[in-house]
Amino acid sequence: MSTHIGAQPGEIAPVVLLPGDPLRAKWIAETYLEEATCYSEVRGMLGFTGTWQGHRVSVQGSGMGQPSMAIYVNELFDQYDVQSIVRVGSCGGLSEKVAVRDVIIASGACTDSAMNRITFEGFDYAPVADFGLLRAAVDAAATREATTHVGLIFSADSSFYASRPELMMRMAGYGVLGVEMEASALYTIAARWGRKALAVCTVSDHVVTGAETSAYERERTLADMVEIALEAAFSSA
Ligand SMILES: O=P(O)(O)O[C@H]1O[C@H](CO)[C@@H](O)[C@H]1O
Ligand SMILES: O=c1cc[nH]c(=O)[nH]1
Repeated sequence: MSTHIGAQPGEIAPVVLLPGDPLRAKWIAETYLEEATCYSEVRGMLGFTGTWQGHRVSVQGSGMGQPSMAIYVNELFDQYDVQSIVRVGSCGGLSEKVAVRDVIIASGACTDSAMNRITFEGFDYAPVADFGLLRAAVDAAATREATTHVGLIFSADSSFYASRPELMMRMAGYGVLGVEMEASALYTIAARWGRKALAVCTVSDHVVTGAETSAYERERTLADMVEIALEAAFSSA
């Protein structure tokens, strides 16, 4: 097992879905995977492996924020040889073009986090999705009823209870569709390891309109996002 994941070598599949919420990981495993087994309960950050349409796949909770997510993703790449990670997260709507329950496929992710600045000693790195996964997700979304957008998101350390919401609105003015807390560092870490990553997010609330979903809905009713992620992960392989 690694420091934060209680799986033995070989227990985690090469393709991993990565929700922030460990209970969403459980719901995904129970809803989509056959013969799912729980390989880790360390810190309650649940991880499962099973099969989807005959493909071996794992689902791992990552917690909230880039430092938490980075711990799980580094261990997945380094110690379990994971090849592709698709984040399946909730996000806030920033742009007036998006509404609650819409799906955003993140082509790239801006951030206010210091993680990339520390890595690049102040230079700005541009974290982008794996193009094959991105294209496959766009194709998968085209067959579904959910309204889907492709574009930039903002991975914020200061998203909740932000003291300067006008900065988020400035982001929206520059084409940023939504705000969450993990994709930017996920894309950067995947690039560092030469692996594939994509973030597919469902708009769970809207920062401007105030529309929102319940915690129960965020945990259990994000089916379009999960199905797009699964189809993308295995059609781009
Ligand atoms: O729903 P998840 O995947 O946790 O993602 C979003 O929700 C959390 C904040 O409520 C942050 O982790 C944010 O990125
Ligand atoms: O990080 C997040 C996630 C959902 N909604 C937000 O406003 N921010």
